[in-house]
Order: sequence, then C-alpha cells, then structure tokens
Amino acid sequence: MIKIHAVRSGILNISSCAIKPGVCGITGPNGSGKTTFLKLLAGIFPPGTGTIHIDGKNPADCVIGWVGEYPDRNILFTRVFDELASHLRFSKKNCTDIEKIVCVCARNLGISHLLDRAVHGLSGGELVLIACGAAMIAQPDLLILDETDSHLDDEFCSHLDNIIQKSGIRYVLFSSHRPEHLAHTDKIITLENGEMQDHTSSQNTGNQGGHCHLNDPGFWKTVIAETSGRDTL
Ligand SMILES: Nc1ncnc2c1ncn2[C@@H]1O[C@H](COP(=O)(O)OP(=O)(O)OP(=O)(O)O)[C@@H](O)[C@H]1O
Repeated sequence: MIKIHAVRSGILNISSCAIKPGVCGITGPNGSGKTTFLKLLAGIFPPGTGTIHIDGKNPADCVIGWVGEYPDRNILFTRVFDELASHLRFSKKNCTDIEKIVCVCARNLGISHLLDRAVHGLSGGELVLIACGAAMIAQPDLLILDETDSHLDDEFCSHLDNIIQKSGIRYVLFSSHRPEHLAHTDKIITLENGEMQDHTSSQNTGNQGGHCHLNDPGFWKTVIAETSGRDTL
C-alpha cells in the first residue's frame, strides 16, 4: 500500500491518502499539483511536512521508473538498444544477460525493429515506448508516467496500457487530462489547487454511496458511453 499522511509541499496539501497496488490515474486542472504529487512519490524531493511510504519504505529507498511528457529530454543514449540496456549496464549485469533481457523487452514492446536505430528521428510514440521500456526493464516498485499520453493517439495509448498491465509492476501512477484513458484505471485521484477532491478510500469497488463520482473510473466510462456518437460533449 502507498500511504500518504499530512503532506504539505509547495501547492500540495494532502491530509491522508492510501493507494492499493494497481493502476492509479491522477487528474486535475493545469497547475493543480499533479507533477508535484508524482515527484514526491518518486522521492525526487521529500515533502516539507508529512510522510509518504510505499509498502512501508520511503520513496527514495524504492526502485522508481519515471517517464515524462517529453521522454526525449530524459533519454541518455544515441542508440535504442543502449538506452534500453542502460539500467542493466549500470547494475553491472553481464553482456549476455543484457542482450537477452533487452531483446525480450523490445519484443514485448513491439520495438525489436528499432533496436539498432538512432533515438534521434524516432516518432513521439516510439520515444515513449523506448522510455517506458528503459523504465520497466529496471523492474520498478512504482512506475510513474507524467502526462506521457498527451502526444499519443488512442490506439497507441491502449497498446502502452496493455504492455504496462502485463508487466506486473506493483504500482503504476500516471497523470492525464484524458477521460478515456483514466477510465481504465483502478483508482482516480483528482487534484485541485493542491488538494484532493472528493477523494475516495474505496478502490476497485466503483462508486460507493453516491459520492466521489469524479474519482470513480466507472464514472468516466459512463461519460464516454453517453457521449460517444455525439458531435460535441
Ligand atoms: N519548483 C517549483 N517552485 C515553485 N513553484 C513550483 C515548482 N514546481 C511547481 N510549482 C508550482 O506548483 C503548481 C503546481 O505545479 P505542477 O507542475 O505540479 O502542476 P500540474 O498539475 O502538473 O500542472 P500541468 O497540468 O499544467 O502540467 C504550479 O503553480 C507551479 O508553478
């Protein structure tokens, strides 16, 4: 369980929040604190006050995978193979194992044909897959995707979701402005001015008691179903 207690940091003011293993979507208006929230969970900086624990550990003691909105800004190597292999090389795995693991990872992602390509010149979607692969190959406790879906079409987005779901990563948190993407999560957290709106403690159980509808993935599914086929929302 991810447990957040009495956290105040920058714009964020969160009294209490628990996130079970699974996929959790973070949404809210621009500037509401989504990236700040994700950075705290990644242990990029500690909260000013309060505590964050991931299965009882501080975020800084966990393996975190981070994929940002512009993954090319975080890519370190020129060749796709080298980018995917980077974590394994830094962990001093032997060359044969690295080759095998990278090939399996690339096959699962559907990017085997890109392994010898230069990162420069790849499409935005291809770069996202490579950044996700490089993050997932480290077998993180928590994978974070910060508005990574903003440049992906629906088909690409669901391809990525399938890969992430099959990866077996214990916690996946992503921020998004896209209702159709948020509809496929186990839990949704909505931030506004740094505070959680209608936060529900129920997860994987849908909307309970007629409240917290914004945080209920079922709500987004209903919105999509009700609005599909219309010209405007
Ligand atoms: N290092 C910082 N120093 C000062 N203020 C910051 C810092 N980082 C973020 N902020 C401010 O905190 C607020 C929340 O920013 P954050 O990036 O977390 O929002 P967001 O919900 O991810 O926004 P968006 O959807 O536009 O990406 C903003 O007003 C931002 O200017």
